[in-house]
Amino acid sequence: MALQVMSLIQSTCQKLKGVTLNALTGTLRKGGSSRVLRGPKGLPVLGNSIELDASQAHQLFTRWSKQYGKIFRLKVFGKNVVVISDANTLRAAFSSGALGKHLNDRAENITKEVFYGRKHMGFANLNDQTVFLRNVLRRKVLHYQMCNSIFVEACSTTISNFAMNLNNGAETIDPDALIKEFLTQLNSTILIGESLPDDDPEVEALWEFIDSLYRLLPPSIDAPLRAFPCLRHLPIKHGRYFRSAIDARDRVTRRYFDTQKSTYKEGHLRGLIDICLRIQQQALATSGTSWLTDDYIKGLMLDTVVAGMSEMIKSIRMLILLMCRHQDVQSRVNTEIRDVIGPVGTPSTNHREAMTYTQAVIMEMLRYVSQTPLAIPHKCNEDVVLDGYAILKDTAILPNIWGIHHDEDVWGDPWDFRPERFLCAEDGKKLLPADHKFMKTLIPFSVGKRRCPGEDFAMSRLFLVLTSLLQHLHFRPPEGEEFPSVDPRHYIREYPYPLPLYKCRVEVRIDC
Ligand code: HEM
Repeated sequence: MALQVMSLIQSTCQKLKGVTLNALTGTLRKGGSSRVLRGPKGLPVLGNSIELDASQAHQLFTRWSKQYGKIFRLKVFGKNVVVISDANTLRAAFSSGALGKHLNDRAENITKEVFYGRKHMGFANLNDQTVFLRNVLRRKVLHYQMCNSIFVEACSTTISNFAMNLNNGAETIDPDALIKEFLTQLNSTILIGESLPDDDPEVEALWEFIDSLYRLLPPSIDAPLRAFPCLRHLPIKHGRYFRSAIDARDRVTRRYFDTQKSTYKEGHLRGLIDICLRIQQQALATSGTSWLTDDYIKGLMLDTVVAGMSEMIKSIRMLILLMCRHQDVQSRVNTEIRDVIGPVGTPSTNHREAMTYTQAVIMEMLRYVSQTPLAIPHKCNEDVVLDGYAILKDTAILPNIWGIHHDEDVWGDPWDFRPERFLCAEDGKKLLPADHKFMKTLIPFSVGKRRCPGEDFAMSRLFLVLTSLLQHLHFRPPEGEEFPSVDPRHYIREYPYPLPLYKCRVEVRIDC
């Protein structure tokens, strides 16, 4: 995500009209209606780019926000960037109304070519099509998926098979292999309504697509590929990366979209692709035309793959790492599993309400780790005034989720992993009410019109994965091997390892 941020910062203000931020604020100040944004001094042309390290930008921005305020500005190669480190200001900026209309676009990048000329959601501007796609994904696909039991069954089978194959019931493993198996099944279920058999030749295609897309995002790859399209065909790194993203995209498309389309039957909806095909067919039948072309359906399918799987793998990897380091938390989740689900019951979303500590663990992981520290950058499409500050058209707006989640004034002890902070002090059993300052400041999915459409789905799936894992398995650090710190300040958030990779020891629980 940090690389996306750098890439988008670089590309965001290409159409600057030569008006500087100071000039604009000067004009507005004459009318007495705006304040001047503060920010670090930069060098001519380079701006603040020399100080910026893509993998640690969120930490630098958090230090700068203490010095220059919760909204401050910087410049990167002549382009304006505004960083917002306050949840309420972000809500005001990204929600409905005039500001929401102007602060919810995205800067263009090379993924435009991969997503059929921006026919998708994630890196496209906010318009009628993206709003429609969001609603389809959230209301018609993910909501329905949360109610079906295919993933619950897939979780339980995967873990039982895994546990049976452990040597003597204990082993040091790379958890990524297990997590990827879960998530491949999860995503296949969303797209086509069924899991893929283990021997399906395209089982790895989804991960290859994610990897190849992320490789395109660093500015050093993105900028030359856009400036010199001929590079896309050359036998150099840039060309190879570009072609492998297109190749992986086409494999995913053939395996999922083409097979669904060729077997589509009216009235038999298997997953996201069928749901979109039905909307398309109905429009064609009534008006003879539909803007929801096959390219848009493929674009939405690829959005789900990239945004959903890449975020979920980070969350589950971090939950297991935290369980290894915090054995006390693991055993408290386990007690809750034993009391509410029992040793042989199948975890389901119906258990969530009674398992508030487990829910608090997931919320605290999302706060503590802040896996998308700067979300996906937004772009301002008009000169606006936010909180009294003038913001120029084409400025990149970065939500500093990391800074908001680690603000000492709000959290007191932000560097401690303490799930119980989300429980009411009186009985330690209920979750805090929605209007508590912690609840309003916890924004791992961002806020407003571009807020993650997968939020409810992700929270329910993380609950299922965590409870299914801990019901059967006990995780510990490996014996005599290096094990990474859990302190998120030490992570290098750079592709291909945006969060630490590790091996851990896993044992089958004797009580299961
Ligand atoms: C723990 C898991 C997840 C986290 C922390 C997360 C976080 C985020 C964040 C911070 C954004 C950017 C919002 C903004 O631009 O202001 C986002 C966007 C998005 N997420 Fe998630 N997400 C997660 C899981 C998922 C899942 C499971 C799906 C789908 C199945 C999903 C689909 C999307 C899509 C399509 C977007 C782009 C929305 C748009 O551009 O309007 N995410 N997510």
